[in-house]
Amino acid sequence: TSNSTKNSPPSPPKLPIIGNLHQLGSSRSPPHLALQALSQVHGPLMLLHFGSVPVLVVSSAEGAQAIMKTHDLNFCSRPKSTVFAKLLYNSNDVATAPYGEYWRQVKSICVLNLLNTKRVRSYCGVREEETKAMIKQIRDSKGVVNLRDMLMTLTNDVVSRVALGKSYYSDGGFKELSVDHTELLGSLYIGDYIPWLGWLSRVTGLDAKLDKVAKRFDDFLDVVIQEHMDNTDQKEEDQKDFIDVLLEIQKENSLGFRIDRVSIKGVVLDMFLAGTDTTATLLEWAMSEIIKHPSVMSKLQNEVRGVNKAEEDILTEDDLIDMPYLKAVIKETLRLHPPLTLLLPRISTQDVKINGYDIKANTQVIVNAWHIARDPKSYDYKPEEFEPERFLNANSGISYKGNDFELIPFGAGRRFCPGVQFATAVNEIALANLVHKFNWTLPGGVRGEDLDMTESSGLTVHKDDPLKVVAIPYSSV
Ligand code: HEM
Repeated sequence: TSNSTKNSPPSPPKLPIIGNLHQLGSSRSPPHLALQALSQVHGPLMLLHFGSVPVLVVSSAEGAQAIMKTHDLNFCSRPKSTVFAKLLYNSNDVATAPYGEYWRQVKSICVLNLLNTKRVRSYCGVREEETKAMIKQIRDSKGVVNLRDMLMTLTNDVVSRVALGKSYYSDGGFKELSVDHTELLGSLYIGDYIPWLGWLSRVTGLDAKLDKVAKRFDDFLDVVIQEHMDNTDQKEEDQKDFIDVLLEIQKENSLGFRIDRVSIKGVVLDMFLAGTDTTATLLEWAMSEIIKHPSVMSKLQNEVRGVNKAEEDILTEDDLIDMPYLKAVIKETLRLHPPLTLLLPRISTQDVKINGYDIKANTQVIVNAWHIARDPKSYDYKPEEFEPERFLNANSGISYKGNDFELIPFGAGRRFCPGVQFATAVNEIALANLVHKFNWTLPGGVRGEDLDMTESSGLTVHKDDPLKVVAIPYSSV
């Protein structure tokens, strides 16, 4: 079936039954690259079909603005997905809940109670301690370091302590569970696009895997919540973790609506899914780019090493306030390597006209944020190159807070990421200390400029090969 009209956006030719699914890339060419290539032929607004589902692909800053600002209300719901439903409490979380009263309530809890400026600041001690632990671990490991592993441990330990009260990452299989969960989130559930092929997910074992991982995570969260309920110790406001805050909201019914246990688990699960892999991936890309660009490395080291510290002391968050180059390096990494290259999918709720094209209700929308940030129309100066200076000069006015559509790694509009401050705080302290405490080389005498930057497929786009490095301790005093 097709719901194209004569006024629909341009579409590449499609095959019977699968539509354009075969054009979505391969392990060698992830979807954001395949969609970029298609949009260069068919334009910045194009209509694809994934099986029977119409999908609008947006590849320009103007198009993104039309979707996430001008018509945000029409496009701020999420499509139904069996994978999300199975893994995320039937989408009773924040990130995948359809637009409506439930989403408004849980999103407001995230924005106002869990991820507000004051609470994010209150976790400064956790970030500093975990960064210090990472630096020590790197210093203690002789030889080649798998930096991806170190960064995944850092972000999971931070989120785990903040959300659950203590670090579970390295305990009893939680790491494997978390990795399986994140990987499964990116799986293609063919029955969502070609309903009569739904049985394939049973035969391939995908259904069973989803159910098993969801159950294990649910059992784990039940235990942690019960421990919190059994613990009657009074905690100071700045000692509370997310489960403490959520249980308090539930008990006091203070927001004028009830949240139940499923909602608490859904919200907490989102913090792991949205806040660990994304941040670790961003940091791995940042380190890869600066190792590849020695001049950026030395400028950044000059800036952060302006603060003297004894070997055992790390740079604290107070030390980072006046570090414009550090912030420009992070912004440039978010530009070239947005961890969620295609953001999270949206769906239209009503028929609407965009740039003269008719977009029907129930059209899914993918915004290629990766492509937009490399588009010469967005950045006229060497858009494909890693040049943090652009954000100190010509493009200094551009921010990633959802108002400048040429840089939308955290999305925009009603669905904007509520974790941006949390992520920025982790990114800054981790990166500053990594370059402050060590000089970096690649193993086997490989030159920085030869580092392979091939991208992986998946919901979060990593460097395909984990970054392996040799860290040479540096002391500024
Ligand atoms: C570098 C790190 C991160 C990146 C690149 C990122 C990116 C994104 C993007 C692209 C979206 C979808 C926005 C849209 O649809 O317009 C999103 C949503 C979300 N993010 Fe983040 N995020 C990051 C870190 C975090 C952290 C640390 C947390 C929480 C601790 C978090 C929590 C969420 C939640 C709850 C949503 C769902 C919002 C909604 O649907 O209304 N994120 N994020």
